[in-house]
Amino acid sequence: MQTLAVDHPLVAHKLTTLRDVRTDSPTFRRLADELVTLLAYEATRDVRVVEATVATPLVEAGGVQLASPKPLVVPILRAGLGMLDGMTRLLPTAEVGFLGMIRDEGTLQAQTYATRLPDDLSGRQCYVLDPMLATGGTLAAAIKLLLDRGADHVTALCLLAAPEGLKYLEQAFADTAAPVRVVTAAIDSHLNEQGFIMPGLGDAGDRLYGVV
Ligand SMILES: O=P(O)(O)OC[C@H]1O[C@H](OP(=O)(O)OP(=O)(O)O)[C@H](O)[C@@H]1O
Ligand SMILES: O=c1cc[nH]c(=O)[nH]1
Ligand SMILES: [Mg+2]
Repeated sequence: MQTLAVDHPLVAHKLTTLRDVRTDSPTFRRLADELVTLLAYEATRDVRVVEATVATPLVEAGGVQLASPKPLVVPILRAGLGMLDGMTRLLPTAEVGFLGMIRDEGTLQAQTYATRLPDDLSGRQCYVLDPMLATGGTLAAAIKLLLDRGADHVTALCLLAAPEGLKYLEQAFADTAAPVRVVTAAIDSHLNEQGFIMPGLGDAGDRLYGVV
């Protein structure tokens, strides 16, 4: 598995305000949206394209266009929905599928409560959106589901990742033929006893959707 922590002063600046407990929900949503667009630029660096030609007003020009089948973007409800607009701003022609998953805050086990994805993902590049990679249980289950349906390339975009979660994913996908990548705005210090990312930003879903 490949991990990329995007090293950019604008990412660091926006992330600092996102972490701030005084940042209200509307500002949190806007910053999350802006951060995802910056991460998406890096995350889509290997999106497949094919050669194409267009007629300019003067002459024919060579270029590229997105290859077929088109990429699939999968936000993990609820918090991942806050990343969807930022991602589709860069990939407006992508198909969007949905996964609803919730982590039991006692056992820290992830449960899937909604799945709306194409059955056959053969040859598809998939981009999973979830702001928080904590124990890694949620993302591992989501990535496994996509690989089981035939996805041949999965990139997860996260705002924050914990070292424990990255290690868990590395072990879970050590032997998969399909490349698995994580692109994050930062790798934090550790998980606390409740499984929260430290220093983190708190509960991303609650902060996005005003439950505070
Ligand atoms: O890496 P893990 O330990 O599995 O934890 C991370 C998950 O927890 C949060 O979602 P939550 O279950 O709170 O659901 P929500 O999106 O509805 O807030 C977060 O958005 C991830 O999906
Ligand atoms: O720190 C964390 C861990 C899981 N989910 C969150 O929203 N925040
Ligand atoms: Mg939550």
